[in-house]
Amino acid sequence: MIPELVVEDLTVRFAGLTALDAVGFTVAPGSVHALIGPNGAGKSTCFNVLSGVYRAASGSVRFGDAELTALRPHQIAALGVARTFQNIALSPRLSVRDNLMLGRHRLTKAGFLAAGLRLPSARREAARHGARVAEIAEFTGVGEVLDVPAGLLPYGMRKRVELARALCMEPRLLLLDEPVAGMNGGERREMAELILAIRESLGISILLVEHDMAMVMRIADAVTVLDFGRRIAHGTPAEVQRDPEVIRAYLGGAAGDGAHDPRPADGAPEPGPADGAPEPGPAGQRAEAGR
Ligand SMILES: Nc1ncnc2c1ncn2[C@@H]1O[C@H](COP(=O)(O)OP(=O)(O)OP(=O)(O)O)[C@@H](O)[C@H]1O
Repeated sequence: MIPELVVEDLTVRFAGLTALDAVGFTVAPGSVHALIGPNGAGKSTCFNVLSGVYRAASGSVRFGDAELTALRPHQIAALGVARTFQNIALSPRLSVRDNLMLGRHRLTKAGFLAAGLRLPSARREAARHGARVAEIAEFTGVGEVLDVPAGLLPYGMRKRVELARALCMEPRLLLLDEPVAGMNGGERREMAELILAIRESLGISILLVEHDMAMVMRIADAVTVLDFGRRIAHGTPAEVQRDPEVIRAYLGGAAGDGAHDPRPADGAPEPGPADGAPEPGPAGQRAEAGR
């Protein structure tokens, strides 16, 4: 059973700056929920609270019966919350297989001694994890490169390996921090397909921070929009895309004038709308003009 993730009144302050101001949203079980907003809106701060890296000043984050704001990162991981990072955090010298095996760490029961002595029980367990790693690698499209050092792979593949490693934790909630940043159009579409396949095949919940609006509009079931630490909109992709507050936040201009910022996010190649997807809404960057 996948529980809801319920964020309520979440506030985070950094020396006088309120990075999150009483933010709330609920991630429905098995859904893809996008958290979007211009630069500095508070998205990463929110991820860092959910994964136990930052402490909240007030508010709560409940995942089933657990209150995540009271827990440390490894305790949150043990509940089945896995995350990927904006900047790839793989061990470049280790093979893809070994990077993925690191993702299995929390599921490994054999102690250090049993593993070191290569006891039969530890060998059997290692074989079981190895088989699951191979399965996940196949599913995520990195099965062919299991023995290649991660650092030698092209960027798009390394992003996939990061996602595969998070899946190796057998998560119930997956936090994806800008999974397509820096990718070209084809890679972006493939990653979007993979995220949808994860939702369909594994039924887990996915919370996604992403600047690529075409992708968000295509794959998200629900969208929460932050601006200057406040939640300014929430709804389906179509609803938030036409919300005047959202347009104002991204463009800093007259709301509801129908204008869309044509710039691609992050200076990355323009992905273009995915097949059959609605036109991208406002791009991820805050307009220079301010609010
Ligand atoms: N560790 C920190 N110390 C001080 N201020 C911080 C810290 N982390 C974030 N901030 C500030 O909190 C605000 C929200 O930042 P955050 O990184 O969460 O935004 P974001 O929406 O993820 O932006 P981006 O899209 O650029 O990644 C910003 O003003 C940022 O400067």
